[in-house]
Amino acid sequence: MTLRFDVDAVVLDIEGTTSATGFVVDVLYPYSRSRFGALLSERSGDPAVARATAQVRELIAEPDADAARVEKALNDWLDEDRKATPLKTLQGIIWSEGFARGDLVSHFYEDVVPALRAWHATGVRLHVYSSGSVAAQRAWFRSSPEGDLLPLVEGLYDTENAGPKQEPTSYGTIAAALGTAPDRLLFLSDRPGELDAARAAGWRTVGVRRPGEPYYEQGVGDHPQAGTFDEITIARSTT
Ligand SMILES: CSCCC(=O)C(=O)COP(=O)(O)O
Ligand SMILES: [Mg+2]
Repeated sequence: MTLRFDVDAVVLDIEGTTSATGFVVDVLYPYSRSRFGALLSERSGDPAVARATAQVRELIAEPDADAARVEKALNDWLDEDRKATPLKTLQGIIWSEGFARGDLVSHFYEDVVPALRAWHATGVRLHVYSSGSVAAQRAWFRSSPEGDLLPLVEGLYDTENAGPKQEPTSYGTIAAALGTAPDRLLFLSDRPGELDAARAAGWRTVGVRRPGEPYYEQGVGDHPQAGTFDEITIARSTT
């Protein structure tokens, strides 16, 4: 079945939607886990590292936590797959350097890049809203197996600049930043809680259900659903 939408912009979740959760967990998570220690001890003066470290101490309610304790908290969150903002900030620093060095190449499901190119060609604006930090998102799109996809994407939003993904206010923040009416925005995600929040903010939604992804069995509730991006047609009326 084809889903048809007349919208001005599409906002994309990454993990589970454009890209495989398995790739993130099996490739990116170990890459960051093995580098947290060096980042925390050797670059504690870097303002972004210092700020994220302070946020970790606040979240674990241990203001005096040393680098080893902070590293343990990060690794515990990785084990739980808890998408805490400072974890994502520090991962973003490590991953973006890994992508720039050529250690990492991102992953996109095969239906995604052709669809993004086709939607972009119709004049629909593409944005990303992911728990992965903006730095990570930028590197992810820049270092795809099909080359630099960043020119397709206009705006990047994360839990730092927009807020938690399961809160309707975050979607209000993004709509205001884009200067677009909520009902002209379409959010694609694999997580029902995120889709519910976007819909509560007045957005259009599609739940993307891909076999093998963590939310596949649970489903996406009563949101329109697609198995691939091929099943979604985006048009943009100019009137
Ligand atoms: C390039 S972002 C890497 C994936 C990641 O760390 C993440 O948390 C993605 O979560 P999403 O909100 O895109 O499901
Ligand atoms: Mg997701």
